Amino acid sequence: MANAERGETDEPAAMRDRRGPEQHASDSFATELAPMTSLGIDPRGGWAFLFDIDGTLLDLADHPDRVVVPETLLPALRRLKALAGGALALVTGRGLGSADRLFGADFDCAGNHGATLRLGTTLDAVAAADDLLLDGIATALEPAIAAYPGAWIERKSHSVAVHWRRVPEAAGDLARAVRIAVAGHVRDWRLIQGKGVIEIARRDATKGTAVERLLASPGYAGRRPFYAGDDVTDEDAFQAVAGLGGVGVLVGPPRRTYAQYSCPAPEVFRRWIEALVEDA
Ligand SMILES: O=P(O)(O)OC[C@H]1O[C@H](O[C@H]2O[C@H](CO)[C@@H](O)[C@H](O)[C@H]2O)[C@H](O)[C@@H](O)[C@@H]1O
Repeated sequence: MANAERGETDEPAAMRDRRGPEQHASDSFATELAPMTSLGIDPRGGWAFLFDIDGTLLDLADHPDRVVVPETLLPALRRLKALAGGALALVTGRGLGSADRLFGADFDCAGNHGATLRLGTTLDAVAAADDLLLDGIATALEPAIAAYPGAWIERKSHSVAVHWRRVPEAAGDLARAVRIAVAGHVRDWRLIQGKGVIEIARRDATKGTAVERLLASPGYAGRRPFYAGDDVTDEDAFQAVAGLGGVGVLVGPPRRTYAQYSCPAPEVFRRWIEALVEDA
């Protein structure tokens, strides 16, 4: 992925943050991924299906409210959920409300990069929110944002996201501003350089912890996780899934990843889901 898309670096931020790049030679990153088409999946075969939203189920758009949910996707997801005995969840950086506006509340959902989890109608606020700190950070970032018309702040319940997709030339300055704003809080908060966005998120909640929590939950426990994602935060999930004996699919251009399989684009991934449920 191009540096302009990711900010200052294309290094997966979740891992750089936690492990340090010098350790990469000895870990299990893959660069040669098997095509997803070589995966034989029986949706009734004891799988738990876990899907990232933006860049995986949905094509990216210039604003989170402008994404399009293709009309064939929801019925296919509902059918897949039924075939999998209900074990289908969305795992997203979006807040739960934002995910629900797109998909309805029909699906279990881990939101805010793992900080919140809703199973059925049961809301499990995994992590405590820190409104005071996040409001302060958002306020501190306002001057930097104002310098780049088109950049904007998304204040979520457990994170602050600075979006620069419409002003790629602002990525470096905004990343620096975010680093300064979060300095002094890095013990509990981490930076995520995602696609067109830099976020401040809790350290103790990741998509990896979300996967582990889901797979320990009723309806998921004992199943083999299948996870599809596209962005750096999905690497935590790929790693957790591999540790649980599951399968990870990287959607989008190949890169160093903990996933084992690749799929070129969300549109191809959606077609794969539709074919999976039709064949079943
Ligand atoms: O974990 P995900 O489901 O992939 O969510 C990650 C972020 O998604 C949203 O932002 C991203 O998608 C937008 C719509 O395509 C795009 O405009 C933006 O540039 C992307 O970063 C969402 O706004 C964030 O809160 C999520 O963390």
